[in-house]
Amino acid sequence: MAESTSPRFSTNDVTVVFFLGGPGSGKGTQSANLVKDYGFVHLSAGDLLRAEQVREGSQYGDMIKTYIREGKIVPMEVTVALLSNAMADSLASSPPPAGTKARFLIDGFPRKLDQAVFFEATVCPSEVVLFLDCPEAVMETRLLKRGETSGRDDDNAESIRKRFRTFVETSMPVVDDFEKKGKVVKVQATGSVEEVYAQVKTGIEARNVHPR
Ligand SMILES: Nc1ncnc2c1ncn2[C@@H]1O[C@H](COP(=O)(O)OP(=O)(O)O)[C@@H](O)[C@H]1O
Ligand SMILES: O=c1ccn([C@@H]2O[C@H](COP(=O)(O)OP(=O)(O)O)[C@@H](O)[C@H]2O)c(=O)[nH]1
Repeated sequence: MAESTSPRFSTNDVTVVFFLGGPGSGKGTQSANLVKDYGFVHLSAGDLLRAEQVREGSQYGDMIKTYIREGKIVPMEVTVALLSNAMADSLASSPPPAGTKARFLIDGFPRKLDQAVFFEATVCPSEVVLFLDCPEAVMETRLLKRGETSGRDDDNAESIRKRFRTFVETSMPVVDDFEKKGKVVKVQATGSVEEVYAQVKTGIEARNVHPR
């Protein structure tokens, strides 16, 4: 049998929570609350990709731009390397309080089964998967509104349609797989920001993640 590599970070030192949900379901918004109350370090895969896209000297800029506009999933090696390095940077520059584990909220990732398997094998297994459940009509309204000010290439009707398709076909199977493993905390995302957050808190505290 091939020798398996061990993950870069141990679950003895680090707690990883994946934050999933369709485009516009409210992951970024709720992440800010979770950072404030639970001491999470927030890593948005999409933000990291957008930063890499415009980074001087990046060999991936054009490729990332095309994938994002088309609502497709960027090849996982790129995204996983960005996440893994961001975790290492955070641990080096702002380590968690003595005797506590660092908490990472990984927002918008994994969006494809192979990414989930690769990340958990090489970077760190996840503890909990938080899932915002939201109907497309609600997400579409939110994204079109966000598009008025976000400056994002993909907050337009055509890209939104493509992102929804990718979410249903490629990303929901990841949620379903984690669900089978009993890792998913599912929250209805249609209420107000405060209502959704109240449910998020209840859900993660039931999984033993408490304020810090
Ligand atoms: N519960 C909510 N009710 C109404 N609008 C919301 C809610 N949560 C987020 N929004 C808005 O919807 C848009 C998408 O939310 P965001 O957090 O950026 O989603 P995601 O990170 O999942 O794409 C943003 O403009 C945000 O202000
Ligand atoms: O692991 C990831 C996360 C994001 N993306 C790309 O980044 C886009 C925007 O993702 P983000 O999470 O920022 O936004 P959301 O669609 O959830 O609003 C996606 O449509 C994908 O093209 C990707 O390729 N891999």
